[in-house]
Amino acid sequence: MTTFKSTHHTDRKKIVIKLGGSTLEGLNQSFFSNFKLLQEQGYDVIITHGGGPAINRELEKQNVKTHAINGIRVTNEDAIDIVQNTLIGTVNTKLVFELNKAGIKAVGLNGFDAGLIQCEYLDQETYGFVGDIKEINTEIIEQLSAINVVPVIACVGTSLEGQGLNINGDTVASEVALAVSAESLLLVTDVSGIRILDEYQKEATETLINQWIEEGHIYGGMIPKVQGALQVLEAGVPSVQIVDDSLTGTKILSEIREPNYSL
Ligand SMILES: Nc1ncnc2c1ncn2[C@@H]1O[C@H](COP(=O)(O)OP(=O)(O)O)[C@@H](O)[C@H]1O
Ligand SMILES: CC(=O)N[C@@H](CCC(=O)OP(=O)(O)O)C(=O)O
Repeated sequence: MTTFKSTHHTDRKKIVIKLGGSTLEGLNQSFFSNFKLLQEQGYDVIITHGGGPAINRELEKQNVKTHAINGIRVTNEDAIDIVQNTLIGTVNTKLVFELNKAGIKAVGLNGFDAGLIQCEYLDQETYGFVGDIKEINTEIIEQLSAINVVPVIACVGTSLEGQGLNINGDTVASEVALAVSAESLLLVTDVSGIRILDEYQKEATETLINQWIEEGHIYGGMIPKVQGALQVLEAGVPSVQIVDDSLTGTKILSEIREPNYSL
C-alpha cells in the first residue's frame, strides 16, 4: 500500500465511507439519517463507491465477458469503456442524486477531476486497463469539504496519458482515507459485518480473520475487503469497520490479540 504526503490537510475530522455496489441500489433512510448525524458531529464525510453489479449487468447486455483475479476485474479494451461509463455516468450520478434528494449536498467526482486519482497500470499484461494508484490529489476534496459539500468519488483513475483505468472500490476507499488522514474508514456492504456460523462479529483481529479465510468462513468479495481493511489499519487509519447501511457491523483490529481480551 502506498502512503501519501498531502500538502492540503486541514484539522477537520474526516470519515471516508465506501459504498459497495451491492448496497447502492437500495440505500435506506437510516443511512441518510446516520450520515447527517456524522456531519452534525463535525465530521467531514467523503464518499467513495464501487458498482460491481451495475458493471456486470452492462457487460452482459453488451456481451463482453470478464473474469476476476484476486477480486480484481481483468479489464480489456471493450470492458474499460463500459466500466468507466457505468461508474461515472450511471452509478455516480444516481448516488449524487439520492444524496441531494435526502438533503445532503453532494458533488460527483472521479479520478479525472482536478487530477484526483493518478495511476500507473497495475500490470497491463495480466489485468489490462486497471490502475495502481500513485497519487491522490486531495486538494479538491479539502475545498469541497470546507464548504460542506460531500465529494462522491467513483473508482476510476487516470494514467499520465489520460487513459481511464478501473480500480477496485475498496482500494480507492483505503487510499483516499490514507491521503486525507481520515479518522475512520467505513466499508458499507450488504451484510452487517463479518458473519461466522450465523453470528455477526463485533470485532475481528488479524489472526482470526486469517483463520476464518483459511477455514472458508470468509470467501468471495469479503476476502479483498478484510485484507484491504487490515492493510489500511497498518498504514495508519485508526479505525476501520465493515458495516451495513445502518453503519453498524464489525470493527477490524490489527493487533494480534483476542477480541475483548483484558489483563
Ligand atoms: N464471513 C462473511 N461474512 C459476511 N459476508 C461474507 C462472508 N464471506 C463472504 N461474504 C460475502 O461477501 C459479500 C460482500 O462482498 P461484496 O459483494 O464484494 O461487497 P461490495 O459489493 O459491497 O463491496 C456478502 O454479501 C457475502 O455474500
Ligand atoms: C478493478 C476492479 O475490480 N474494479 C471493480 C470496480 C467496481 C467495484 O469495486 O465495485 P464493488 O465495490 O461493488 O465491488 C470492478 O470492475 O468490479
